[in-house]
Amino acid sequence: MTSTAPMRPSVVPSEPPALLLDGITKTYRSKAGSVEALRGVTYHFVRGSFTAVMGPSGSGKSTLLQCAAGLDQPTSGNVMLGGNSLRGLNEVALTKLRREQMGFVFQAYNLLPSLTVYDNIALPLRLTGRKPRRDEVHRVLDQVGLEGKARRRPAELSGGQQQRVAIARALITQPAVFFADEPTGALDSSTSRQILGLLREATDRAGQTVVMVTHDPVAAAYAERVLFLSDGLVAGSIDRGTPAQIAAAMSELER
Ligand SMILES: Nc1ncnc2c1ncn2[C@@H]1O[C@H](COP(=O)(O)OP(=O)(O)OP(=O)(O)O)[C@@H](O)[C@H]1O
Repeated sequence: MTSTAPMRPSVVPSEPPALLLDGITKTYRSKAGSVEALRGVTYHFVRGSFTAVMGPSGSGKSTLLQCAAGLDQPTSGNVMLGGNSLRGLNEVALTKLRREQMGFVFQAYNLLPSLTVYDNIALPLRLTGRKPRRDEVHRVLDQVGLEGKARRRPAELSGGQQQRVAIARALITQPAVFFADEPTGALDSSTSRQILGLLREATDRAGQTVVMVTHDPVAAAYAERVLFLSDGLVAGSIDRGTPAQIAAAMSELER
C-alpha cells in the first residue's frame, strides 16, 4: 500500500478534478460526547476514474460519501464538484446539483414500488422539470440489459434486476459523479459482477467518475484505485490491486 503523500497531485491538473475533498473534517456531537469521524481528508477524484473506498468499520467511509455528495456538511474543509464549491450552497441549490450532476446507487435499491420500471428510471428527469423522451429511457434500459422489463414493477424483478434499474435511473441524467454505497451488498457473486461491470462501463465508456464504498475486496478490485481510510484519515491506496492484495491491506489496517 502506498502512503498518503503520493496521492496529492504532484502537478496542478489542467482541468479541475471531478471531485475534490479539501481538508474535510466531520465531528458528530451529541450529549454522549463527540466523535471525529473525519479528521482532515484531502483527496482528488480524477475525471473518469473508478475509486473504491475501504476501511475498517467506523473509519469514516459513509461519512466521507455523505459529505462528498452534499448530503451532509463537513465540520470544516470544502468539497468541490467539477470546480464548483459546495460550501455555502443552500438546500435548494444542493438538491439541484445532486439531481443534475450526481447519481446514487445504494445497497437498498430505493425504487418506488408503485411506479413501473420505466417511470422509476424517468423520475430523475421529471424532477428536474423535464419530460423524458422514450428513446432516452429505452437507451439506459438497454444499457443495463433490461429491455422488455419497462412495464414491470420493482417487486416483479430479482434483486439484481432491481439494482440494474437503480443504475439505469442514476445513468439517465448522465451525472458527472456516481456515488455507490455497498451497491452489491445484497447480491450474489455473479449478479454482483454484472453490476460492477456496469459501473466500470460508466467510467470507461462515458468518462463518468465512480466513488464506491465497499467492504468486499472482490468488488473493490473492479476499481482502478482503492483508497483506504483508517480512523478518519486516508491511510493509503492501492492501484489495480487484486482481491488478495486488497484483502491483505485491509487485514493490516484491522490489526
Ligand atoms: N450521526 C452520527 N452521530 C454520531 N456519530 C456518528 C454518526 N454517524 C457516524 N458516526 C460515527 O462516526 C464514525 C464513522 O462512521 P461511518 O459510518 O462514517 O463509518 P464507516 O467506515 O462507514 O463504518 P461501517 O463500515 O461500519 O459502515 C463512527 O465512529 C460512527 O460511530
